[in-house]
Amino acid sequence: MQRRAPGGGSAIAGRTDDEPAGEGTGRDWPHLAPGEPPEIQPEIQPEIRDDPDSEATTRRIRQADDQDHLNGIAELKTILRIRAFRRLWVVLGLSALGDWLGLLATATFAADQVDDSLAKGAAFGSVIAVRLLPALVFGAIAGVFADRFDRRLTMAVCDLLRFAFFLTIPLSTLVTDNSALIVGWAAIATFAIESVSMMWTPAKEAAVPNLIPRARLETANQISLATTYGLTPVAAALLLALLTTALGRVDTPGWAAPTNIALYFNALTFLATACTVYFGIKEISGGPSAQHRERRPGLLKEFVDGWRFIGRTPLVRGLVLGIFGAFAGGGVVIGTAQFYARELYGGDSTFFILFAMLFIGLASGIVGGPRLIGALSRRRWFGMSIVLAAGAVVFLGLAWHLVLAVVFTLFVGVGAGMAFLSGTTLLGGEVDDEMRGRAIAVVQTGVRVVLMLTIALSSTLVGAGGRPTIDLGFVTLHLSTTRILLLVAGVLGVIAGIAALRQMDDKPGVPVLADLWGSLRGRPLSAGEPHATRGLFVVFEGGEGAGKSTQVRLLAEALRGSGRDVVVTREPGATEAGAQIRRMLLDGDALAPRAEALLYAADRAHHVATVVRPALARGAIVVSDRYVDSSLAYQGAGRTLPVGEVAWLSAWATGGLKPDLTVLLDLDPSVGLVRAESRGRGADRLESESLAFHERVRFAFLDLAAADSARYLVVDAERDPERVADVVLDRIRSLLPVPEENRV
Ligand SMILES: Nc1ncnc2c1ncn2[C@@H]1O[C@H](COP(=O)(O)OP(=O)(O)OP(=O)(O)O)[C@@H](O)[C@H]1O
Ligand SMILES: Cc1cn([C@H]2C[C@H](O)[C@@H](COP(=O)(O)O)O2)c(=O)[nH]c1=O
Repeated sequence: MQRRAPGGGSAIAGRTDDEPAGEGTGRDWPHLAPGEPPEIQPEIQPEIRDDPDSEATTRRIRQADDQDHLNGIAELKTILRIRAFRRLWVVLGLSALGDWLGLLATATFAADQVDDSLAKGAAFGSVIAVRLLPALVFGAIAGVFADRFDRRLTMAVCDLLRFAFFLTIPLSTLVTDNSALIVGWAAIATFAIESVSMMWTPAKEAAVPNLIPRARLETANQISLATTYGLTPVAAALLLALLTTALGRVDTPGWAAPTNIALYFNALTFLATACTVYFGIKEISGGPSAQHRERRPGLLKEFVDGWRFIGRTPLVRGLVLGIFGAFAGGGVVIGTAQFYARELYGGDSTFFILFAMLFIGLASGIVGGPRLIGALSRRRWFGMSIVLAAGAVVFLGLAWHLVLAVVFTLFVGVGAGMAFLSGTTLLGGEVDDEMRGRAIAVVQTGVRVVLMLTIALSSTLVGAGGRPTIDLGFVTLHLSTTRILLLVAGVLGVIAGIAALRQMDDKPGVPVLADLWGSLRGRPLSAGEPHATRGLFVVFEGGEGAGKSTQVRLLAEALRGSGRDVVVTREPGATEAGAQIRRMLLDGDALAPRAEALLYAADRAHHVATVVRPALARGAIVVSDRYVDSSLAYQGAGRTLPVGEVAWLSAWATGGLKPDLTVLLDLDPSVGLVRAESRGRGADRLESESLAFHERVRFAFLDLAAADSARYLVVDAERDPERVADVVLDRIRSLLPVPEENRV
């Protein structure tokens, strides 16, 4: 039952705070899950049916695959054709290259300044640790900058600052040869650079959705993530290796040492990005929040508002919860990986294999995820991905062989990659521009903190816990702290994933697994059309001359007699458009079965939208002479069209609206056709069908009633009309008044 969200502002684009995009109706059709499209069957023409083993079929499948592949590339081309995004992508590439190069070069640079191996390790490690610190200090306010100030200016200034700070690191060797001072300055500069990056990233992330159409956001994120975590780290490592090899061979002065050159180059990448952003991507300055900047509240208020928004918006709360849960799981996997490798009786190589699998999985999830799940709701995909990653962590805790561990690690990566992509896309696409920077900053900061804490905590716990044994007298149990931690982390992750799914679900009432299965096969279930109903929907069904019109009239009279608001209607032909369709169907030339099915569905769609739903919404009792079951029985069983397809067509036409009660007047068609004839109106196109046709129709009605007996009342229509009317009225009375839980 759809409930409208209370009024009040929300930053979710186009939605109110807790209003889902659509809800299951509770009146959906029994044959299909709500909105489920059926398998579309080809017309039965055996001679041209596919032989699954034939060469032609294989060729066609390959061609279809190639076509899909081309579509992926075409999608990339389409996005890169957008000038602003193309330029931003170049900026992102350069900036990420600078970041990775900076990380490697600064750490190597610091280690190069000292001699003994212990000091080298400490210098290397402290530079890395210093990179994580700014998240704690500046992370929380970084988003306010992205939302408050012109994003183009923020990005350009940040890049200029990064350029300057990076430059100072190698230049410091020209000023002093005191290695403690040089390493100290490298650490300070790194801290400053990271702090500045904390402002740059939310500004950039928040700007992307304003530069491209929403439908392309996911592909844009795929490109960004592949560039940041795939292309540029490899390019940075190669570049550094190249510089070290090339310059290592010649006698270079200290200022031109390979790491120094890498740092100069790195500084220049930021100068280039500053210029490109400021002069080349003016579009970043636009966007909705630009208009609101003048009347912004104070910095502190904006900061508090950001947190409030996250706390009270189910989507963002679910996203934050899920992303943190996923990263906590990832942190535990990383923190315990060395020990876990030993559990599997492996050494460093096992550790590296698992590490590589995690990243291969991550990349596969990001690159292949969207194609795999097709049109599945992105909110659902996000929650499911977390459950997949966390579930794989649980299995990792139970795996006893390296091969199993490799497979589960791959799944952890795939799940995490898909969660990362869907989470980023949802944040970009569904959070309003005004709040986007802050939401992104919270996630950016939170994941770093969660990652640091869980890595540190889990490695400490595993190190301290070792392999305790429990002596039960008759048996001694050897426990593993590593495995226990993995199991706990996995279970908590699954809980976080399910919680996220619940918080954000945009298809309540639609079964999650059936939806996933449908999506994997290219046919996701659509959410039922929301409808607010206080009334009662009663439908009479049955063959020709069963007495439907008579009973509709008697029921309406009885209900009106007790003061009820009753709307009597019928299919086909209750509306003006419906009357024209009825003439085409029953009085016109013969129609192809599919055309006939479509016309009945068209009449139904208009009827439901303009007559039935409005009446139900105002609380009336709607009594209809025929509805969807007639299509299933006549076009499905009678015309032998695939019933699933006909059901889907009707479910689509009605938006899933289902009667509260269907009264089936069951009658032998030979009796009913005589009764119908006795009315002296002449037989219409359907009535003129063979007895066998009408028998198929009768048994189809009975089958439908048997499949969902709670919603049907089957009455023997040979009984006299008043008796039939009493039975019907008794049942309707039991449904009145409309139970409280059906009210909106
Ligand atoms: N229980 C009954 N016993 C005998 N005759 C009946 C009974 N109910 C209705 N009739 C008569 O049968 C004829 C057909 O009834 P009615 O028009 O109500 O059927 P229907 O199901 O609406 O038919 P159709 O689907 O063809 O429109 C009418 O002449 C009606 O008076
Ligand atoms: C709704 C619906 C109806 N039909 C057929 C059944 C009857 O033969 C006519 C309607 O005539 P009636 O006198 O109003 O009962 O149409 C069908 O084939 N499919 C349908 O969906």
